[in-house]
Amino acid sequence: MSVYLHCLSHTPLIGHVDPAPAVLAEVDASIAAARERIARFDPELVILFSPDHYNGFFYDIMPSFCIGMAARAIGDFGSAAGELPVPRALAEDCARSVLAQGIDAAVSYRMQVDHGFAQPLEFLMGGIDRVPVIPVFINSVAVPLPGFQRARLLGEAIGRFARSLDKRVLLIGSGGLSHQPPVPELATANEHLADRLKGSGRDLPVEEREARTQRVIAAARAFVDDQHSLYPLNPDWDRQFMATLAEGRLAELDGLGNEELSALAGKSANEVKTWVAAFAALSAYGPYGADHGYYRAIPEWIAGFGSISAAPLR
Ligand SMILES: O=C(O)/C=C/c1cccc(O)c1O
Ligand SMILES: [Fe+2]
Repeated sequence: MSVYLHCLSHTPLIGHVDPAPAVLAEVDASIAAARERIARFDPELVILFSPDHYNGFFYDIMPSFCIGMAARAIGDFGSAAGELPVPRALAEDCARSVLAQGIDAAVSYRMQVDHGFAQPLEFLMGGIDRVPVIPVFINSVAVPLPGFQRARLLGEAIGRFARSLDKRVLLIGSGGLSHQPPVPELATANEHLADRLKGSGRDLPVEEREARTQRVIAAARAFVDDQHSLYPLNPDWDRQFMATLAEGRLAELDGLGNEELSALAGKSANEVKTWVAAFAALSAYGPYGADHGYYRAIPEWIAGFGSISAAPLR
């Protein structure tokens, strides 16, 4: 039984709108070092917590949490496409265990995932198909959202399940930190977009997919020129959040409401619940220590961009 954790911001803008070479080199070095540490750990199973951005989960039925029994990545923004190697029987055991522990996660036998899941697998594992992975969706975009406490309890339940396995388990949290890219919202959507958000966007026509991609790229370019063109990043909050997790003070976040978080750090900062769930899962193994923290606000990627590893204290 052993466990390792890595949490990493994701952004589909990498390779589309990049920061200065020195910043890129810094991020590359941090990710390469994390990848080496993970390779040394040699995980037998990945449990990956990620949000979705209206590519696989829609308002026809929007769960707060969903565990994938099988999953396929769509390859948005040039991220990897294809089947994820989900160990079905183990994923079923995981879902049974989580429900038995009082957390009502949905299950999907045909989960569709986007860059939120694919990017950390590519960056940290070298591809989406390298190691068996149980994908765990946390709704971080489509209001109403689950709160911090529920994300923590989900993580703890999954951690207790993982601890019961005789396997080296890598926990990954994908998303955040402060940011608010132009993700559509049902409240302000016109009829066509509302229909897409309710499920007809599952397989977007090529030209609509391209228009969506270009809209986000254009927003990133505008954000570099004027950091009030989108909701501002909040490096102070991001650093505080990373310290809160690193110091094992997860429950302190329980009292922070979703709208309060959005006001502090932008609506998509709700993606940080994937980090909370991953750290909570790690906490089920006992006290932990965090290390190799990296942070930089990167407007080119519309991201407070963070990366951190953690492992149980010996
Ligand atoms: O899917 C999209 O349209 C945009 C996603 C996005 C943009 C910027 C930062 C992120 O973390 C994203 O997920
Ligand atoms: Fe995201």
